[in-house]
Amino acid sequence: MARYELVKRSVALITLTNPPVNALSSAVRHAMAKSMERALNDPKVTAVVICGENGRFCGGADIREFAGPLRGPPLVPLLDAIEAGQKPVVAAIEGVALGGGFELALVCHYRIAHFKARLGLPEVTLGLLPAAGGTQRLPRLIGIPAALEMITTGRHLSAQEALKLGILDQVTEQNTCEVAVEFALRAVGKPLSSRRVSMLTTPCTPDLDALLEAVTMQVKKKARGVMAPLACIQAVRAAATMPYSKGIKRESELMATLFNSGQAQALQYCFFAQRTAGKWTLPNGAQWNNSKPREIRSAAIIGLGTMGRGIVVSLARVGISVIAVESEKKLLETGKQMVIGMLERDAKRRGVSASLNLLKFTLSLQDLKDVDLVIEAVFEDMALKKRVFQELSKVCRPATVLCTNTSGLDVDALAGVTDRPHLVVGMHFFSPAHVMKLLEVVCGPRSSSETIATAMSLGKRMGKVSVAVGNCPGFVGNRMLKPYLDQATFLLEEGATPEQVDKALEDFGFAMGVFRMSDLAGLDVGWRIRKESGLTGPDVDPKNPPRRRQGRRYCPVPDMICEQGRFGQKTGRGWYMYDKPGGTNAKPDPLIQNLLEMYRSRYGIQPRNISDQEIIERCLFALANEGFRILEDGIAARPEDIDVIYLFGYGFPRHRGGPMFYASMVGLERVLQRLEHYHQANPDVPHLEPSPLFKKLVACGSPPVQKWREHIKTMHSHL
Ligand SMILES: CC(C)(COP(=O)(O)OP(=O)(O)OC[C@H]1O[C@@H](n2cnc3c(N)ncnc32)[C@H](O)[C@@H]1OP(=O)(O)O)[C@@H](O)C(=O)NCCC(=O)NCCSC(=O)C[C@@H](O)CCCCCCCCCCCCC(=O)O
Repeated sequence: MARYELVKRSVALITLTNPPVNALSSAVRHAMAKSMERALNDPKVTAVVICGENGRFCGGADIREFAGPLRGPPLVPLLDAIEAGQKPVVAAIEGVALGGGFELALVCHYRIAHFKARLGLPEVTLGLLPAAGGTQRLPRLIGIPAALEMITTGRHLSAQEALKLGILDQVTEQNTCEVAVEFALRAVGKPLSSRRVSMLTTPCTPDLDALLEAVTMQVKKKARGVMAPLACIQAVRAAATMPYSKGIKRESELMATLFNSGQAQALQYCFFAQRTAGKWTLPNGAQWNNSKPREIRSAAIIGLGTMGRGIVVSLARVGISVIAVESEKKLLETGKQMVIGMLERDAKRRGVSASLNLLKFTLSLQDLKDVDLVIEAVFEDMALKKRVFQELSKVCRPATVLCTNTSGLDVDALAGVTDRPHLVVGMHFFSPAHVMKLLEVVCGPRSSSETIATAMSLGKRMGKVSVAVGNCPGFVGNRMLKPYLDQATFLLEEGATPEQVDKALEDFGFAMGVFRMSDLAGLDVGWRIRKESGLTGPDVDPKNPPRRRQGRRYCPVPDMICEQGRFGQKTGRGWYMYDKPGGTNAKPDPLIQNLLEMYRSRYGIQPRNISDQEIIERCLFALANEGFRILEDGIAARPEDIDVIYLFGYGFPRHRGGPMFYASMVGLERVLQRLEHYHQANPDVPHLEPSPLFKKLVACGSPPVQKWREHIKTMHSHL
């Protein structure tokens, strides 16, 4: 867990050995304490260098240990002892120094880093604060404003930035350990008191209160209801106003309030869920670590609408040659100008040059004959998509992987019209595709493991969080959206307003309530899908009761809104009104209020007061219930996958962990009771009927979300 060597006859080299990130587990802390004691007590040793194995200094405390009782030597006294020691200690930082790893570096008397190293205090992203002295030492070293920014955002710094801020003493392109050993030898005999960061006086910040107030407002706005950034601010205030001995106590008190909080549990769950989600498995045993992806050097995108453009940008900025295809010259030219503009802005922001030379624009599918992979992003129309796939079968070489960006159509039906169904897979991007991190990789029953591995690995290369899902209408994300949207519109029928529903969801933590989100996405898309599926429009039998379709409760209000040409932000009117078409400032619209009042009176609905609790329960419990059905159907392999999809694709608040984790935090039994209650009141809403898996989990004593998979195993899997 820590290797001890004597190098250059007098330098103790202590290497943390806890792969993959040398986290400070109990065993590592124990080994470090022993190694430091040995070094400080050995008269031959004049200096110490601390480094990490495999080119990684340290990824911080072992987060997995936070789930159980804390054991082993506590970190703070261990770090204080390193700083107080009488021999110079140098941190040799390669790879990462994060969280407790960065705090370890801060107690060393000198810090040398490799030029590619990254440093930071990401505890806030885990619902915590840096509690091994980080909130007290960093402000003393670099001042309150810079420390506040680092601690409240959790941002990683490059070695160059850390050098400029005064965190590092040297950045090197050579072997960091060797440079650190030489540095340590030169430091022998020099006074150490000014190198002990805890002994420094925090640089004075003019108008400290105003600064802290401004940052508080900023974090409250950015992360509504999230506790950790506010606790971080209080801890940093202590560094400005208290001696280290008192400040460290304040840090520890604040950490104690966060440590066992539901938010910390949710955020730590998200950290692991995100990593678990990439680990896909098929029923035939093929999985992420035994399936080799194809190398993708060139790709083609068909369709230069909003999605297509975003996908082109995502591919080109990671160095993949892209051929973009449109059906008409005018559309091609518009798409081309948009893509170039997007790439140029993106490159400017990242301080690199735009990779325009990788792009080719064409009207001819014939130009795709040699590409490694094609992503179809044409209009959401099955007949059109089938024609494209038939054409691609003829044009592309037999090994080309064919992907569809459909947001819910049958991927296998598309595979079926090609000469290579095993090479067909869904790559469902989220709009705007160059910004949104989520990618659903839709595995058809005939998609080969190599094809799935290729799509997953391409997603990762583009910086996406890729989740493998099964093939069913709407896949995971959009399938779950339906019950969520249905509940929201039923609540309008019963007496709520769009702004009331949105406010309840935004207070819960969503960046945007469901109606504002629908306005942003465009209301016409759902309207067209409802028309195609016979739920509205001329095909509906006039004798059909207006508020029932296909034997279920149906709310026609969204159709009525669309019939008035209100398609959301793009038309300047939707559930809200906007200053102009394309405007983003949503204001409640009295016309919608009137429409709802008239609608209720036409159907004899007595409006009632609806509580925020009911809004949250009906929308989110219905969402989770569909998630259970998705698990039952084998469309998602585990609850973590569903949560990751909702976190990255639908703005579910991260500090709530995702819909499935949230249900488990509320308590499955309680959620079940509430669903049964709402289902009793709405027997014609099947989405409110608790799913069999849900009931089974409650019957098994409501195991934690990480254990649900054990109860799903026996069920039919598409993954
Ligand atoms: C490091 C990374 C940037 C690497 O990224 P990369 O993409 O290369 O790799 P992966 O992310 O896929 O990770 C590989 C693998 O490693 C696992 N892992 C990564 N980091 C950790 C970790 N810190 N702990 C455990 N496991 C980790 C990851 O899960 C992968 O595993 P897999 O099985 O999937 O292969 C990147 O990984 C990264 O960003 N890591 C997290 C970095 C981080 O956030 N660090 C901060 C950790 S928190 C911390 O350090 C706290 C400190 O301030 C110390 C505080 C002292 C504690 C005091 C406790 C006081 C409690 C008081 C309360 C008392 C109340 C009571 O009485 O109850």
